Amino acid sequence: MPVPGPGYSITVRVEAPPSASAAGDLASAIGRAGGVITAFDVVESHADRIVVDITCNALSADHASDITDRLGELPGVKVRKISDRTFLVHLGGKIEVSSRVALANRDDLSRAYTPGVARVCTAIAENPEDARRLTIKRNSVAVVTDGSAVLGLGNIGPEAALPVMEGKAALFKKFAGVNAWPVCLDTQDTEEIIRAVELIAPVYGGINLEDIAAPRCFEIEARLRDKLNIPVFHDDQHGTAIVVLGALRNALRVVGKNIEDCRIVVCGVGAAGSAIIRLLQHKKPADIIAVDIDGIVHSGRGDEDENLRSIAAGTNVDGRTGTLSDAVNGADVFIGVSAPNLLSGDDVATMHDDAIVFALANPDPEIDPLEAQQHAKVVATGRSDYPNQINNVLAFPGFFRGLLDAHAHEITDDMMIAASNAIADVVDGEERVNPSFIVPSVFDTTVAPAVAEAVRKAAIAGRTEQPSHGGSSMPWSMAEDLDY
Ligand SMILES: NC(=O)c1ccc[n+]([C@@H]2O[C@H](COP(=O)([O-])OP(=O)(O)OC[C@H]3O[C@@H](n4cnc5c(N)ncnc54)[C@H](O)[C@@H]3O)[C@@H](O)[C@H]2O)c1
Ligand SMILES: O=C(O)C[C@H](O)C(=O)O
Repeated sequence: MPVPGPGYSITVRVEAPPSASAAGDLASAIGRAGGVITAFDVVESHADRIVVDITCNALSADHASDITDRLGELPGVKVRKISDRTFLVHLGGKIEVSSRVALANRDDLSRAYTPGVARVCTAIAENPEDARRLTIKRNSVAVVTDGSAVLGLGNIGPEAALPVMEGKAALFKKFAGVNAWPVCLDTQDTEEIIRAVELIAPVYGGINLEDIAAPRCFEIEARLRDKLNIPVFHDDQHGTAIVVLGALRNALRVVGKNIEDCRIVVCGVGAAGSAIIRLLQHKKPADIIAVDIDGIVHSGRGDEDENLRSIAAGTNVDGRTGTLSDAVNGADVFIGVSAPNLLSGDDVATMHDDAIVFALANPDPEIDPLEAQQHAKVVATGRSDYPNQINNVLAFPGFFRGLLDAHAHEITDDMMIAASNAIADVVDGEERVNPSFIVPSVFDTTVAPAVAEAVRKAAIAGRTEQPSHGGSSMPWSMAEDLDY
């Protein structure tokens, strides 16, 4: 059952009679309309009227307008203004650039800008590696999208994708001190996207691909990894897989099962599902059954898509065929990254004892978590209004912090597994794991540093050559770590 939430929060400014019952009448009208009041402020008081700002949560934009209509119907009440608080937050965008250096006088200017800056440019021209130490490159990530697979909204284009990318950039900064910048490309052509990212790469220490549709996203990521000497990460794939793997480790602990004994159904074999399957394979479950819109993925299906063929080859050891219901019958774990309302309570009832259900489709999961809960021992969703919220924000800020700190040039599966263990470890321990607590809160500020440290260590451990400072013409004392 959806509940009114802050995503549909409005502030309504109304004029009302100055009677003793006015506040109660307004509040009751909102309550009757199903809204939830979160603030009530009298902003003006006159002999003949009061002016009140009422803030309340609604279920949807239509519900919000229904609530304001009900207020307007009260005797003597006039609705003056309605503000949608979500839109208010977005006015003028959510992020900005600020200077890290003083620019108060000519002296400052001569060092931060011309003529002083020329010596720094020359140093970098002589030794391009110095760009990491003397520019924003060291702490900057491009959040790159073509706007083709944005949230559950689909192909809405680059401008419409920008609020999501700004949001990601804000989260990068908040949780890991990383300066991320949205790069929304006005093309959905694979070659153009690859070339565009190649051309902007000099500015950044890492590339975070975001909301680029499958299967194009797989080729773009693979080819950029080959071409660039900075790490390239597709958040929808790997961010999701890292968090899911960590959550699954703790869920299995709750139910007392070993992954080697478990049959895992992954519903959705797009960006998220494919990456989840590939990371899960490192943990050697008894079997993985992949299911997409055409049913169980198996080698006899004749899929032409290269990704699906490779998933078919590495999963479904018994060559099962059929529907999602056939797949979940007798399975230990269901992981959904597909579409809303595909799984029924009856399906979950056919799963093995102490079933685990991760219904992660956003905004509406594969099954209502309350229904799943009746038959499963552990349930997780992508939603913020239910325990065990699985969201990439647990992974990507810390992951890039670790990559940037290690001056990593590539991303390995070892780093991703280390990150997923770090997320699980934040919860696991001191007997804190339970069916409603398998992943840390998205606001747990210890997660990003733990993930960063795990990734940094994995990057250094996997390195064949140590980074060299060779050729730098920069004074050595300046070359060492800076705080962000
Ligand atoms: N909670 C999270 O952290 C999180 C992270 C990533 C993705 N997601 C959600 O997972 C879903 C998939 O994301 P994606 O980026 O992988 O999308 P995608 O478009 O790349 O893949 C979607 C997959 O779902 C399958 N599918 C669609 N309808 C289906 C049906 N009726 N039955 C079975 N399979 C069906 C498709 O065949 C495809 O394999 C979205 O709802 C997204 O919001 C959630
Ligand atoms: O990126 C997110 O935070 C959400 C997730 O990737 C989704 O597609 O629903």
